[in-house]
Order: sequence, then C-alpha cells, then structure tokens
Amino acid sequence: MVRSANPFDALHNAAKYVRKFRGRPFVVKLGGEILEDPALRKAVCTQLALLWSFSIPIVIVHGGGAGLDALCGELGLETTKVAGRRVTSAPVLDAAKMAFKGRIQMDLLASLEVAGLPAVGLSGQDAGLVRSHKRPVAEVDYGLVGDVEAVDPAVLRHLLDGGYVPVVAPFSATAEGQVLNTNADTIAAEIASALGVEKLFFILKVPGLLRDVAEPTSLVPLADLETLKELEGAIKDGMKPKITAARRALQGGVKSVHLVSGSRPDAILAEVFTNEGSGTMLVADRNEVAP
Ligand SMILES: Nc1ncnc2c1ncn2[C@@H]1O[C@H](COP(=O)(O)OP(=O)(O)O)[C@@H](O)[C@H]1O
Ligand SMILES: CC(=O)N[C@@H](CCC(=O)OP(=O)(O)O)C(=O)O
Repeated sequence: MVRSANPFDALHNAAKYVRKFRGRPFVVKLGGEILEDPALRKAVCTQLALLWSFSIPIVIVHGGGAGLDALCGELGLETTKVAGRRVTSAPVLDAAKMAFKGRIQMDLLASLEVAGLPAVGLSGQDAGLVRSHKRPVAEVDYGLVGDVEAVDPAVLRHLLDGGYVPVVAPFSATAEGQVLNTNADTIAAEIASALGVEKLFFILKVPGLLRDVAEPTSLVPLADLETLKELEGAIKDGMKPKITAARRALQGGVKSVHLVSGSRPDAILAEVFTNEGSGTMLVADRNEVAP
C-alpha cells in the first residue's frame, strides 16, 4: 500500500472514495483458504467492519472448499474436482451442508460479530434467493451441483434495509426443493448482478490474478475482457470458475470485479481507498476506466 507522508492527505483521499461508495452495497466473496485461517479471517473481518462503519453496505458470500476437502478426508469420502468444481455425490452434499452452513459459516459469523458487524447467516436456499437446476451430464457428471437459473435478492434487500450484513453459504435449490452444491464464486457473481452493485470483490490467499501462479510478483493490476482472453492459458484450478464468474458479473452490469489478497492486513482497504489499489481490477473495457 502506498502511504502518504501526511496522514491528512491520506484521509482526504479516502474521503473521496467514502463519498462515492456510501450507501451503495459491495458484494464480497470470501474464499475457503482464508476462512480456514483464524488470524486471516479476523484481519479480513476487521477491514470489512471499517468499510461498513463508513456506511458501505456489504453482502458476503462465502466458500469453504478447503474445509469441505478436510471433512471429506475425515469421513473417508473421495474428493474429485473438475475445472475447479466439485463432483458432488449424495454423501458429499451432506458433508457440504455440515461444513458450509455449519462449522464454516458459524465461525465466520463469530468473527464478523467480534469485528462489530451485525451478520446474519443464510444460504442460496433461503426465500428463493438462488434458484437452480442440476447441472446436465456432459463429459462430466457433477452430481448434485447446481447451475443458477435465477436470483431473487428480496431477502438480501430486507436485511440490508434493516442494517444487517447478509452472509450467504454456497447452496442453491431447485423449484422442487432439491438443495444443490453451487460454486461460491458463481453465486457471488449472480448476486452481484441481481443487486446491480458497482463492485464485486473476491478475497483470496494469492495477491490477485497472476501471469504465473508460481510467481507472486507477476500480479496483473488491471485487465478487461479482451486481456482475459490473452491470459486464458495462465488461469488454472480454482481461478477458472472465479474468472468465469467475473466475466458473468461484468457482462451483467457490475462495473468492476476485484481480486484481492486476504493474506495482507490492509489489502482490501488499499483496493477501495487508494488510487493504486492492491490486487487485480477487472473491467469490461479498460478504455472506459477513468484515469
Ligand atoms: N493465474 C492465476 N492467478 C492466481 N491464482 C491462480 C491462477 N491460476 C490458478 N490459481 C490458483 O487459484 C487459487 C484460487 O482459487 P481457489 O482455490 O478456488 O480460491 P478460493 O477458495 O479462495 O476461492 C489460487 O490460490 C491459486 O492457487
Ligand atoms: C460445485 C462446487 O465446486 N462447489 C464448491 C462450493 C464451495 C466453494 O466454492 O468454496 P471456495 O470458494 O472456497 O472454493 C465446493 O464444493 O467446493
């Protein structure tokens, strides 16, 4: 983070962004690796609490892939992921319910509460928030995995209007009531588009989108839909659904998608309140970004 020699300059600069974003919700997706580390989780929640104290409403979508991998290991269930998405049998879906809506969400709610945020836990199943159908079998049978059909953000709007911070676990449900495991990046992007937010954040363990995943200094600070095509070869594993989701959000009207490190104590604040940012900003067309 570039720091100003004069703290009042920094304050003036931050105030510019506070005026811009006040009252306009951000959607923030927290990845499973961050959630599994209590110190990182605490640092992220502290930064989100600061945004909220500046009257920026927040909707959180959480993952939990790493935690579910560990639980499946303990239960003797095999973990299979294809292109960053989990093949989900009935026993794996049961484990996902225990992990995502149970331990992982409750630990996150506790950290948010301690940071001063009035967080309320729900999932895409609640009040028709994320409606889906079972992903059709093609080269891969993903099992009990949902493809999103529609989002009804009414329940989120009620919570935001009441001053709460909704925290959404990565499930969706069919019209017949079948709960389906659904990638958290996908859910975050669909919710961001449905709410018409300006910014969607993905909080990760890595610094952002990297040209070379083995080289943390190869950060891509800004990319648009064209640049993403050129970077296709570098986008692997869990980054694949994230970039697909980011594209979807940008095409759905979200102005910018930010990939930000949750491993650095002030990376989220730097991304929101400084001109330089800290991670990767994705936009539809870089020629339309204000200098
Ligand atoms: N080009 C890339 N830049 C950054 N990370 C990448 C890239 N390609 C693959 N990855 C991997 O994707 C991971 C992020 O996806 P994922 O594990 O699903 O994160 P999360 O659970 O936080 O959402 C990174 O930790 C990194 O290992
Ligand atoms: C279908 C599918 O892949 N669902 C994901 C949902 C959790 C998730 O997305 O967690 P992260 O954001 O931590 O990766 C899974 O089971 O891992």
